[in-house]
Amino acid sequence: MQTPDKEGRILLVDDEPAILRTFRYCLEDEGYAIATASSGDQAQALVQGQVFDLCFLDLRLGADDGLTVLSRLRVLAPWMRVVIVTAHSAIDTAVNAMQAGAADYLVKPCSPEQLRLAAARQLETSRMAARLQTLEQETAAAGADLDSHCPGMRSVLDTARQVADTDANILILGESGTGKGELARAIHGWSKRSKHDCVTVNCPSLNAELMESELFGHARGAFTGATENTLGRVSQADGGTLFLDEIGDFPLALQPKLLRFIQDREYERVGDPQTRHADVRILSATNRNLAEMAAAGAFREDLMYRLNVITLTLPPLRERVEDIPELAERFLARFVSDYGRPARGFSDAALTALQQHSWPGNIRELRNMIERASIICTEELVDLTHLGFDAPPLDSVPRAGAELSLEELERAHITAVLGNSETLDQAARTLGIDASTLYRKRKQLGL
Ligand SMILES: Nc1ncnc2c1ncn2[C@@H]1O[C@H](COP(=O)(O)OP(=O)(O)OP(=O)(O)O)[C@@H](O)[C@H]1O
Repeated sequence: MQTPDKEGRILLVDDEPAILRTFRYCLEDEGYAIATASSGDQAQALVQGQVFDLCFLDLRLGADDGLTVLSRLRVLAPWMRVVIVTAHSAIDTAVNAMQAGAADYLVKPCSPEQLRLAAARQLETSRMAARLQTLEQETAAAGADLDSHCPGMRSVLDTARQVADTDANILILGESGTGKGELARAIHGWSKRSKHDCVTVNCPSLNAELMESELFGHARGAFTGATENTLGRVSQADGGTLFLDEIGDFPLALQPKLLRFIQDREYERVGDPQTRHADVRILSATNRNLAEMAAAGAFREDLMYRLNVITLTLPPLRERVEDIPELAERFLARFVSDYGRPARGFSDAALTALQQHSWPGNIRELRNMIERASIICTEELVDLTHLGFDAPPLDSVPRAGAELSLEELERAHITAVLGNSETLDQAARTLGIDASTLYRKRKQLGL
């Protein structure tokens, strides 16, 4: 199968060579990559070896029962949309096929225009579904404008723009909450890969086994609970960018497989020996010191050198004091509009306090603080009280039973436990929650 432009990979399954030929010519003219099969077994073999976005399946396939072929294909490639091709006299079967997971049906004989339209419609739907996941991640961070008045930040942005269009792997460093994720998405947006997806994988949220399946996909039956084949994030990012967030927490046991993928762009799904290929640019980010981790044997050195072909280090917010007023104003405008609240700006005292704060949680902390302030402020100007600056010092030890909200108590307790723990796993154990819940809470609370 040729892949002229990756806009759509289509499988045609029919036992009539003349139909296969006509369909192929018509769809190839549109620029799609086409493969053909004249039996259920052939179709199954092709689907096991390659990723298709769409299949036109004739239900009358000689000896093969079309509905059985359909259900086998659905298990092998649940992401692939299937359009049934049927004779007028067999519409009932087409309806059964729709119930069994087919996306649509075409009645034979059909015109080239009907075929083109059906293909375009299905591929558009499948592109929309793939983008939805990416957009969900982006919505949470919508509106980020990376421009800066701080020379250090501007030089990072200049370098990022220069290297965005190369395929060089980039490691983004910086304290938690400095905007590493935002920068990664911006680099993808500035690159020639931007019409494909930027797929994010949060490394600390999964153990080695689950991460392997999440990244590389798995075959049905590969482990208990693997009821159907999955593509994996690497395949989803084909043509685009894979962003490995918090790479310092990537499971050590799985690092050789990631290294091989980065070197050769080749991998196998869990439980499936077939070697696959994906054209993916790798961006990664961490607030940990990978060199120290490598020296201590907690991170593979060879992997580190593959990831950090270019390193970009984001300055902490306390070194970007000149950016604080604009960031704060932007967050305020966004949240008062979201929540329908009256605040329109900051008092002078509030602005000064914002610029003097040390921001251990960086932009995430600023964002959370302004969100809270925008909700509780019933006046036109946000003042010190709304920001919590004249409340008891943040570092005084809050007690159970004190005048504190549950969230404040939770924040204080998690902060203290994190401070007393050697590792995130140890902190999660002390708190009695799993590591992925702790990971989410840290983000949510801006820790
Ligand atoms: N320039 C910006 N403008 C607006 N919002 C921003 C900007 N930079 C970062 N943010 C917001 O700050 C928060 C933290 O950003 P992000 O998740 O990119 O940081 P991070 O450095 O990747 O954090 P972590 O290390 O914890 O993963 C997000 O809500 C993000 O939308």
